Amino acid sequence: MSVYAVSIEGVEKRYERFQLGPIRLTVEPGVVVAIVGSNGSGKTTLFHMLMNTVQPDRGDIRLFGESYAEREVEMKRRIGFMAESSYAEEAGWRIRDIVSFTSHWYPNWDAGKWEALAERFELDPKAKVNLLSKGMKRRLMFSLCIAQSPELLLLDEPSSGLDPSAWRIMLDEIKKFMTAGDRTVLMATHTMEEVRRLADYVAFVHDGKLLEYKDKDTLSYDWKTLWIGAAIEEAEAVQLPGVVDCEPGGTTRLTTRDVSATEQALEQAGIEIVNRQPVELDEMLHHLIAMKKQK
Ligand SMILES: Nc1ncnc2c1ncn2[C@@H]1O[C@H](COP(=O)(O)OP(=O)(O)OP(=O)(O)O)[C@@H](O)[C@H]1O
Repeated sequence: MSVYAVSIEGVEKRYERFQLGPIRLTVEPGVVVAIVGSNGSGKTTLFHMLMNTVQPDRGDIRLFGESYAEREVEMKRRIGFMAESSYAEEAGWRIRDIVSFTSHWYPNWDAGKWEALAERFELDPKAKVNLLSKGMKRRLMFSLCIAQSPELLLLDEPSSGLDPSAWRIMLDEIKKFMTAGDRTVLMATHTMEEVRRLADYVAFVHDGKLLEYKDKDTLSYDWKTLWIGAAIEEAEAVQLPGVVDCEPGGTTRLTTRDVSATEQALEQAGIEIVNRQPVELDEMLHHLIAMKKQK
């Protein structure tokens, strides 16, 4: 069996007003995982635990089958981490200084790759980092992560602040990154288009809990909006297997997270389905949060 790129087992972190976990999540190498969740759900905290800059109170984190207690430096050299906020603002540093500093730290540094990316992103090596705009800083951070040639990319809201053209380049570069071998990406994002275009798996998180972790194709198969000819009571509809929401009307609208089970139950009840439509990812998150609140 291949070793997991990321293995999170029973991880918990408590702050005064926030509890993360317990979280269990394993990611095989070679996939893109999108972490989708509301503000303050713990995505950044999770990334910092994956980078060992925040220590969990409980549980075990392994990357490439190894733990930080054993081989911290070697592990970090295999990871490209794009933090939500930039650290590259040391007074007076120019882009070329950061590039030189970073290149010494990463044995697989690809200078040609960085130069090509700098050209695509219009980064001037002579520019002072603390004077760059937010978007230009994000371009720089992303280009550094890619040029490190990591096996695991951890991207915390990578598109935040990017203009549409830089955003396209970033998506293109992530796709290219994934074509070479068993590389893995974990990215937190609020941009559903990114999830649609890049993700193999989606982890929905809210208030420190993992609500759902599934491959994207299964999610889009399982979640459907169904319109049925019969007018049924809302209370009755939400008893149907898989149904998470019901809007009664002339044609009743049902949202299900298990379309096969719902359709079977409707068929047994002799109720005709007049229309089916996919459910958007942000709608899935909305329903999962509502279900959690009802519990
Ligand atoms: N060092 C800390 N001390 C106390 N509370 C903290 C600390 N770091 C984070 N938190 C709290 O943990 C919660 C989760 O924060 P986190 O930044 O991980 O969320 P997020 O999902 O990344 O949010 P966003 O989408 O807004 O970036 C928040 O309530 C935050 O205030």
